[in-house]
Amino acid sequence: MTLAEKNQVAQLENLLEFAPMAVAVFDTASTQTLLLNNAFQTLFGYTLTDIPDLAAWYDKSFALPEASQQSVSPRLTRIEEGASPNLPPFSIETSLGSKDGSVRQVCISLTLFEGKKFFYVNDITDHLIIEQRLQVRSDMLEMVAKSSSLKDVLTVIVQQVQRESPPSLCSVLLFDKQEQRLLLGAAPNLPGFYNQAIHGIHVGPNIGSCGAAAYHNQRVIVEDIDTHTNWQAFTELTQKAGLTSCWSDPIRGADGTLLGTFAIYNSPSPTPTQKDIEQIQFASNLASIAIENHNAHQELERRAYFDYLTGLANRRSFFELSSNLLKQASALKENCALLMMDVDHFKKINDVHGHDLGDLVLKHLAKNSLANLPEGAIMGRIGGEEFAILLPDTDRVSTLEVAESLRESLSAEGLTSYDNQTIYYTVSLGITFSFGLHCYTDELLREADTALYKAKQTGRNRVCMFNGC
Ligand SMILES: Nc1nc2c(ncn2[C@@H]2O[C@H](COP(=O)(O)OP(=O)(O)OP(=O)(O)O)[C@@H](O)[C@H]2O)c(=O)[nH]1
Repeated sequence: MTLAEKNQVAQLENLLEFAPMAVAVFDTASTQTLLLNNAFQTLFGYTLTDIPDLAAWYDKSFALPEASQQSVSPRLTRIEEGASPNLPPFSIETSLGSKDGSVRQVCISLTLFEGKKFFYVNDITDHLIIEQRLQVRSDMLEMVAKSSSLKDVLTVIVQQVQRESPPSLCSVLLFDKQEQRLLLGAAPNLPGFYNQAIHGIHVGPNIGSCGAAAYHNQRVIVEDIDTHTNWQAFTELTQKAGLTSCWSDPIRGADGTLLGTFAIYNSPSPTPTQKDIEQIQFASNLASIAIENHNAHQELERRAYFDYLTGLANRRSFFELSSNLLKQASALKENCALLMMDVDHFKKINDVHGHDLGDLVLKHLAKNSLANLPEGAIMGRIGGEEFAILLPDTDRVSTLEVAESLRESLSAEGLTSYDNQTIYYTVSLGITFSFGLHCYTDELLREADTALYKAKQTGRNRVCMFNGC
């Protein structure tokens, strides 16, 4: 080799050594490794000592469940066979394992040149992740638009994060504000017994990673579950489930309120990197859209059927429920009673104590009446301060007893106002019966209303029956 040729080879080696793409060069005859360039060593962590020849590289990098020898080797053999100095290199996409156990998605191409095999490895992991995330985002939005179940939508998000960083396992827990608990949203790959045990855990400063993340409304990183105090109470459970680490991020709504938590268990790196944080944020943001949409939907449904102030059935749903009950009762020839209840001098209560206290009276009446009604009774708010109650399968005596006990308990109890005063109020009731006949709700309501009018006319704070009952 002339000096000029030697210089050319050295220049070529230098070019390959510092090329931005990972390059591995093997001797075709001996299969010995000639070069693993800088980019290759940085990407996979392997040096010449780890990969002395082609077989060692295949063993180390291709022995993944995702890229088993069976599927990749024949394709590599094919590209080796097809490779020629005269043909453009053709490539395959696959997963390759790194020395630290992480998995990279790559595009490999091969050229043969002067008795050497040149493998060019292009790392497309980040590119694929972005593509997958865009796909997941659009799938998720489509599912939300089609009103898929919240569990299904959250499962799509969880599976994307798990796909991005094997062998991690993820869960979404939903915040139950009233009970201050976390309920299972989606955790498709965590063991069933673990999910069962976690469903309903309390929110608290030292409760696992999720209970604590929800309590502090900030990310909680537990690198070693076995030794962390937050997890002491769950050691038996986490060991049985094979869980070693858990990062949990609060999922917040657009206005910052807590909606739930997103947890990543057994992440490949013990502490989250910037990329991991971006990943958690991506998942939390998508989960937040899904949960907020679900909550808004439920709230709309609730408003369609229930009275916003008292939580009782509203006029429309009282009519629906009572019509069904009246139909069933007439088929069985059972007697139903319909009661109308109205707060006495409610205008005066509002005028003297204010509208807010008036509202409090209505809530108090609803809550206490429900507690005193027999099983199977239906109660609804059908007007401002007017309530209707349907008692199935009843008779005159027991209905009177129910009505009198409602009237007495409400007037006796009184309620505590915002400024700690005890306010007393009374109610009047009118009653009518279906006598096992086929009756419509509105006709029974008219009769009960007539009886109620009589109760008002004859002094209020009393119960009256419709004529002939
Ligand atoms: N605080 C409050 N008041 C309401 C609500 N809906 C209706 N009202 C009030 O209820 C009052 C009903 O007054 P009236 O129909 O004159 O009856 P009343 O004062 O109870 O008198 P009697 O029924 O004859 O004993 C009105 O002042 C309404 O403004 C509500 O949701 N909250």
